[in-house]
Amino acid sequence: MSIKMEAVTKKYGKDYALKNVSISFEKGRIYGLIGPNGSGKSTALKLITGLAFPDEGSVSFNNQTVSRKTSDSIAYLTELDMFYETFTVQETIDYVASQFTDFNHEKATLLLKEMKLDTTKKVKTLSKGNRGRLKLVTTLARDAEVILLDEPFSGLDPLVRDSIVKSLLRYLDFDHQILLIATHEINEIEPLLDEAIAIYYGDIIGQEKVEELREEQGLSVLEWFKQLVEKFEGENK
Ligand SMILES: Nc1ncnc2c1ncn2[C@@H]1O[C@H](COP(=O)(O)OP(=O)(O)OP(=O)(O)O)[C@@H](O)[C@H]1O
Repeated sequence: MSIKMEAVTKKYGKDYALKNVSISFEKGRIYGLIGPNGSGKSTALKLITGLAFPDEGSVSFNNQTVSRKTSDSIAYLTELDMFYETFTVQETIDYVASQFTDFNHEKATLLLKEMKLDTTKKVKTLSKGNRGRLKLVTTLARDAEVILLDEPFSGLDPLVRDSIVKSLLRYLDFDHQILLIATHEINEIEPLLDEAIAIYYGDIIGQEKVEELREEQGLSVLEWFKQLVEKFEGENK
């Protein structure tokens, strides 16, 4: 199982969100797509799910060009949630379960407990953090081949962030899934990552195995990212 972006360019009007981007993702690995706000992370995820299409280049999932149908095989946590305000937490779970054949009720029950969510509460009464937790439950409970998380920590306090990192490791099926996390919160996800991909205003400026970064170059992902940005800025003055 793999995802491939080949020479992908995506423009919004005259502005480039992605410029000639080529990256690929293999199963059993955890990738971090890291970059500042507006660098093209969400655009890359939308192209992978078939919710947007490239202007140039191609995106494929298991060697087939991505289409709207691809989103059935991908659990995608977006920045915005689309919950019905009047539903309870349980009704929300049941609704998501009815939409996806890969929804795993057992996982959902465990995750709900772990995230300490009261299933009888209405969505509209949830705090921002608990809404974020519910979003994670509905995404991680799917046995999808690919899990894409766009800024999964946004609005969550540091204690919850830690427990989310742990849940991610516990609920991931390392033999079969690809996990791709897009975020500007580099330090939070560093312990999880196999590979880091640095994106900077539409350009992929680096890709590295995190273990090699640490052991061979003695760098944290953040330090590596800062060096890449300096080099890139120097070369593109
Ligand atoms: N629907 C859209 N219409 C017009 N411009 C867009 C649209 N979506 C994204 N863009 C632009 O494309 C660029 C990349 O945006 P994108 O949301 O992919 O970045 P990001 O790295 O995910 O940022 P953030 O962390 O702030 O979500 C930005 O300049 C953004 O303004």
